[in-house]
Amino acid sequence: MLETRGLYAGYKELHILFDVDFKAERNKITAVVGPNGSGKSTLLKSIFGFTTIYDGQVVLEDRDITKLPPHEKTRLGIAYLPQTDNVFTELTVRENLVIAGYILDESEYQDRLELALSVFPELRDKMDRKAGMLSGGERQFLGIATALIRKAKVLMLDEPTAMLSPKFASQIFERIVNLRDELKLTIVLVEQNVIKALEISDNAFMLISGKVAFSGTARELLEHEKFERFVVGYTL
Ligand SMILES: Nc1ncnc2c1ncn2[C@@H]1O[C@H](COP(=O)(O)OP(=O)(O)OP(=O)(O)O)[C@@H](O)[C@H]1O
Repeated sequence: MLETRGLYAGYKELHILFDVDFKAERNKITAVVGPNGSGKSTLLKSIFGFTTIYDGQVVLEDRDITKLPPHEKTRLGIAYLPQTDNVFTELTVRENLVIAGYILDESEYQDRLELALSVFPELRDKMDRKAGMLSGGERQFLGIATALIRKAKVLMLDEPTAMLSPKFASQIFERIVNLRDELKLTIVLVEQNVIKALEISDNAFMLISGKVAFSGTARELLEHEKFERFVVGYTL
């Protein structure tokens, strides 16, 4: 389980998150929803080590990892895929995958590559294409594939369907479900597409102005009597 306990974080003197208790259970999809600017991305960045943490803890399987730098968190199996810039656009698909596996020996790399390509078979015939020439959806596939090569156990996805057509967005949602069910990954999903995200998620957190306004199951949030107001007006 990945958790934050009483987390206060932000950017230097700009405080964004206040007393956030967050939990991503193993082998579950946890949605993080909330209005623009409520701190969803900041939560992911704080877990990964890209913000200033004023107080509180980031905990992975009961180990305090608050102060570990991002590369150490990667080694522990946490992957953070930002909304953009999650692949090297000037490099080919193959080169992106090779770089992700640079610490693996050849046979381990081949095994991980096969696994990643079995989840995202559409990358197979695009191996020599520059990542920058892929469609937005394919680029997301590649980003997640590189995380699989790095042996990620926890995937933190920041708006993976942003700017995608509805067709590609539903493909991404389907693959996220596969990653949970077939590879048993733990997934944290920040999404603007709230209803779709909640439909595939097990648990949900809503942030408003940097504070947890709701935590429970995704179904509880979807069926909440104030859900319309949550989503439309984001008021409690
Ligand atoms: N690198 C940064 N430096 C300073 N302030 C930042 C930085 N990144 C984000 N912020 C500020 O932190 C606040 C929360 O932003 P954040 O991106 O976490 O919100 P969000 O809920 O993910 O929003 P959105 O849904 O629009 O992506 C915003 O006021 C934003 O301007």
